[in-house]
Amino acid sequence: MDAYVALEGGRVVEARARAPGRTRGELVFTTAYTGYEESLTDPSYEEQVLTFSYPLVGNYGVRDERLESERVHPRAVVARELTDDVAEWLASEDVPAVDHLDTRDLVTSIREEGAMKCGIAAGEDVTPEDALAELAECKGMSEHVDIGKQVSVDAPTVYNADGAGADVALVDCGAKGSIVESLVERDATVHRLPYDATPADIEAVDPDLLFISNGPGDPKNFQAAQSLVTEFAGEIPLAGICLGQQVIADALGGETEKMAFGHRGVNQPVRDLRSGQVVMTTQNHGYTVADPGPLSVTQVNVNDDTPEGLESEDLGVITRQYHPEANPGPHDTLGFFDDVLAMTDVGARAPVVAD
Ligand SMILES: NC(=O)CC[C@H](N)C(=O)O
Repeated sequence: MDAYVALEGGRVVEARARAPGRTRGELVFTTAYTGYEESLTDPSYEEQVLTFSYPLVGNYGVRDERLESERVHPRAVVARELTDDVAEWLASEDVPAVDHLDTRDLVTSIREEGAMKCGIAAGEDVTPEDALAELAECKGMSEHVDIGKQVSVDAPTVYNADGAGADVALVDCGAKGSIVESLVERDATVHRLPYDATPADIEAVDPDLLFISNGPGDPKNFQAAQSLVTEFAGEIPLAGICLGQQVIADALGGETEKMAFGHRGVNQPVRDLRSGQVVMTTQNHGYTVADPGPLSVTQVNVNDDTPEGLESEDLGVITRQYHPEANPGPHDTLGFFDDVLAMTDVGARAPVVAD
């Protein structure tokens, strides 16, 4: 064996190196059995080490058009078996990867003990001590206080400038490409702004909708975005996905907290409390809203009752904890984008999906 995974508490697991390197991060797992390219390029995984519970990852190759951002975000990847396609991609991105270990045992440990710090050493001549040395340097997620800077655009970027639909100010806290696409498909003009955009930056755009994106880490580390919510709530309709829901709830007087091991997968059941309907959703989060403040909980997770949708008609707010836009799906909840655009004066436009 030429790789080691050191777990918080000191246990070291042997593995096979598939992409070399040494690194550290918060060890989490996803139960997704499809969408590995999308997960690996989801900026919300920044500073984490992603374990796939599904035993074979990479069986349909790697295609650029499926990527959610310009690079791989988890610091390392752990799986039972990685195909050569994925291993070579991760090696080319300098992201260490390991396989041939008992991921069922690893996932059970994370479920019992919670998401934990880990250190990884993979490649020729590495030792268990190398992995332990990485573990010793590992920070907790909430300690990455400026994580937004690592994942956001540096300067404003405009998509579909001539769109006939709403002008959306998308605060990029680590936004997935699919969020931009879902808005552009509805002919919105998307003004993608850095995570630390100021109220003056928003006023310069004069948007019909303020949209806080998904993103990595602790929502309390996105104070600039929280200030925008406080400043514009009640004046501009507000929408948020995942970290966006957490930032909006926290800013409006609610509270967020860390979950034990979070929700990561593509078949998380969500119940809409008004219709009683249950839909399947894609999720990736380790924090949750503990107190929604002035917002009403409109959707809950069927497994643990955590809030999946928050709304306020008075303030003009609709948020989701899951990822309605997630590719390759399920797409049961894409109507979220129509609902948030319907809050604007311009209104929603029927989606046009490019070939
Ligand atoms: N996908 C996301 O936006 C994740 C939100 C937040 N970083 C969490 O882990 O809960």
